[in-house]
Amino acid sequence: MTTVLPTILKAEHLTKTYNDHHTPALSDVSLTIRQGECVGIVGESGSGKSTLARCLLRLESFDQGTIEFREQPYHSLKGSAFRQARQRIGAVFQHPTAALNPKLTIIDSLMEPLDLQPTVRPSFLSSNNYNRQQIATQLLEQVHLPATLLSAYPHELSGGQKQRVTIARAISTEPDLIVLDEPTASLDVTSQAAVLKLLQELQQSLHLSYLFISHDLAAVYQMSDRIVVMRHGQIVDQFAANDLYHKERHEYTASLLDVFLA
Ligand SMILES: Nc1ncnc2c1ncn2[C@@H]1O[C@H](COP(=O)(O)OP(=O)(O)OP(=O)(O)O)[C@@H](O)[C@H]1O
Repeated sequence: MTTVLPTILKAEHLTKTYNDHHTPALSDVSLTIRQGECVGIVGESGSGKSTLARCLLRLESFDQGTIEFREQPYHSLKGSAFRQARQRIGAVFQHPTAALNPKLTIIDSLMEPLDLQPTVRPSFLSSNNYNRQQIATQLLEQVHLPATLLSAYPHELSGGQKQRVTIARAISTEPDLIVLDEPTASLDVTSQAAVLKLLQELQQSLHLSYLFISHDLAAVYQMSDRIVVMRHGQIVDQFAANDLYHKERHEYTASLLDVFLA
């Protein structure tokens, strides 16, 4: 008997057209992410991947559709109820430099979410009684960075180190889901591989679900349980990652695969 894992996020019929556009950036997009699952999204530039990510994070409004998070309405939440739900959804974007305030030390950037909610302490820390420095040190340990970086400024870190800091910050509120929008696209090849490995490790140890968006089909294939293909604001194909080569694919997926295998 196959166990059906609980649904973490369910978006139905999301539709969005930006003000100055005639064609929708998202058109009737429905997506489910289950506990512990990594759903990968691929698609050419402009296919709506980042718009979908921002709508799910509620950084962007949408015209139609609904979002449930942990089987509760999420799209309509307001005030503290929204903030409470939102802290269970982490986000990591393409450019870590833009995500970290250049004027803040690493400890201050890292601790921003927890400083706003002093009662929230991730259960994966080995004690509840640690002070700020000790909590930040443990968060950095989770992403294999030394505590010596806590007093540094972002410009003193490499791109890969900065992205690890944004990942540490994303896990600090103990999310169920992390939306990863091109998390390795700005990194060199070695750092890309190391960050993907770290994300896989954290997914296992913290039982995370991921929405993993990338142009890079190889990275999506490596990370994902299920792959969703977007084109012109719509989902045109979706399948288990291990079915990628085994079944006849939508012609657009086949064309992406041709590029991937070339
Ligand atoms: N803030 C915005 N204002 C107006 N139009 C936007 C905005 N963001 C995206 N768009 C438009 O929405 C469509 C989808 O863009 P989106 O960035 O979601 O695609 P994408 O698949 O993430 O592309 P990329 O891989 O290049 O990041 C495009 O036509 C884009 O020009």
